[in-house]
Amino acid sequence: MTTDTAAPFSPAREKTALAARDLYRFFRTGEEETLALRGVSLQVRRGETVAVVGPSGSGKSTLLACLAGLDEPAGGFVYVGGERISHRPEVQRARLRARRIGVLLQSGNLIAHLDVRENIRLAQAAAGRHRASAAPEVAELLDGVGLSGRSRALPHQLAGGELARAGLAVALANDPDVLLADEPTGELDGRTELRVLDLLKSRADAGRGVLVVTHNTEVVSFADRVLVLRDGRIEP
Ligand SMILES: Nc1ncnc2c1ncn2[C@@H]1O[C@H](COP(=O)(O)OP(=O)(O)OP(=O)(O)O)[C@@H](O)[C@H]1O
Repeated sequence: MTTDTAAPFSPAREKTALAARDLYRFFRTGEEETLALRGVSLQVRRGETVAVVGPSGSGKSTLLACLAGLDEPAGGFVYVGGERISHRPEVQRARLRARRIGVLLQSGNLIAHLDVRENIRLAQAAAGRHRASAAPEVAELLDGVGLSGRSRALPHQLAGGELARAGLAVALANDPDVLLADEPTGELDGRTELRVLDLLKSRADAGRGVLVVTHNTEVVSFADRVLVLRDGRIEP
C-alpha cells in the first residue's frame, strides 16, 4: 500500500467526480476473516448516475463507506473531485467529505435534536464558511425535495418518506461533487420516488456525479450505468 499523494491512475478532476482503484477491505471476527471488498475499481464521471446492485453481503455498504471516507480500505485508493480521500487522518477525510461528498445512508444523517433547517445549516457549517457561502439556500434545498414548510420539524416529527427527503436535502447542502446514496427511494411512495429520481437526475445534469446502491428496479433503469457487486468484486 502506498500513501503517495500523486494520483496512481487518472482521476482527472474535470471529467471524474469519483474514482476508486483496487479497493480491499477485510473484517476479522475472532478466527474468521471476511473479505468484504476484493479489488474494486470504479469511476463516476461528472454528469453520470451509476447504480450499484448486488446480493445481500456482497459488499455494497462497505463499498459506500469506503467511497465516502467513512471507512478506510486496507488497500487501494479513493479520489473525489481529483483529491484523494483514502489513507488520510479521519479529520481530513471528514473535511473533504463535508466539502465534496453528499452521503445518504439508510441509518439516516440527521441529528435528532436539531430541526431540518438546523441540520442543513450544520452540514453547511461543517464545510466551512467559504463553501457555505456558495451553498444553496435552505429554502431552495427544501423546495427541491418537496419539504417546504417542514423546515422547523424535528426528525422524529417526520414521516418515513419525509425523513428520507430531509436526509437528501442535508446530503445536498453543500452542492457536492458526488452524491452517494444507499437506497435513496427506500421508503417513498411512487410520486415522491419520481421526485427524488428527478432530483438525482438534475444533479447529474448539473455536472455532478451520483452513485446509488439500490435494489429498486426503477432506480436501476434510471441509472446511466449499472455495476453488479458479487462477493466483493465488480462483475465484468
Ligand atoms: N463490521 C463488520 N465486521 C465483520 N464483518 C463485516 C462487517 N461489516 C460487514 N461485514 C461483512 O462483510 C461482507 C459485506 O457486508 P456489507 O454489509 O458490505 O454487504 P451488503 O452488500 O451491503 O449487504 P446488505 O445488502 O445485506 O446490506 C458481509 O459478509 C458482512 O458480513
